[in-house]
Amino acid sequence: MTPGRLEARGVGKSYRSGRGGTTVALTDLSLSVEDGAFVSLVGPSGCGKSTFLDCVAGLEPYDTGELLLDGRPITGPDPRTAVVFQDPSLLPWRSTADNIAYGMTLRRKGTAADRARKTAELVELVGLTGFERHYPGELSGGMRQRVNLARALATEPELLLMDEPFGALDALTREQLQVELERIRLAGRVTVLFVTHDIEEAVFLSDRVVTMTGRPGTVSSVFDVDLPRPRDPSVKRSPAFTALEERLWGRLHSPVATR
Ligand SMILES: Nc1ncnc2c1ncn2[C@@H]1O[C@H](COP(=O)(O)OP(=O)(O)OP(=O)(O)O)[C@@H](O)[C@H]1O
Repeated sequence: MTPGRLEARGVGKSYRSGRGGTTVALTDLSLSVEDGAFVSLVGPSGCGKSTFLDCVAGLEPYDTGELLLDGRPITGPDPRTAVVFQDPSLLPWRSTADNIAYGMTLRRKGTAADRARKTAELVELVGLTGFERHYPGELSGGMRQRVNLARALATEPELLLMDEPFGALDALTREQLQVELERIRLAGRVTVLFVTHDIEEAVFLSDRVVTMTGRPGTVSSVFDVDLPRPRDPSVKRSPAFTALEERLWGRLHSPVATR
């Protein structure tokens, strides 16, 4: 995987509501995510995090500003980008292996043998060895999200967009998946933009955490996370970690951030 570089310059986005009104979701949002970086977006509910991610994914058009992936404007869904949502929405009639391979098959990536080899590698990478032939209904929520992650990685994206991917999981599974994502990313080098409500999760995973204001959302501040990698959950109890968490919490609860 070659990591991609994302650049947002003054992005604005409004929705038209059913009753003829307009909701301004984003205003003048600028940020850059350099090749191979892991950047999290945190902010109050409804501030436009998912909207921004959808615009970057090319799933929603934006009204103003520029969104560039490797210097080229994002005008729609792009094969260089993969998205992981909170709901894995796997194909229920396909096994773990077939769900993972599905995107590769659709895009006719490599030969059938190449795809089988890649699928086996990914099954191992996300810790699902032994569950290759299980169907989604036979997997736990955490396992389904692992399949979802492997499915996204199978397309060898430059940019991985993750919208609250672990939000529906219990605390223990969530932590396990955070550790796995840290490991997977270090093994594969992909640029990640990650949306979460969870400050601890954002600090644990990120090189940088970007806080957003209340709606209409824009960047309120950027925090560098200088904790060494690979990170182990025990880092969450370190003074450097908790100090950063507190600064972020303070920022998100300041009058400017909530507006
Ligand atoms: N498809 C849509 N049509 C109309 N309005 C929308 C649409 N999607 C989002 N909005 C509005 O845009 C604003 C931003 O929503 P968005 O889901 O991006 O926020 P968020 O920060 O991801 O929220 P949360 O943290 O609660 O998931 C909200 O006011 C929401 O009502």
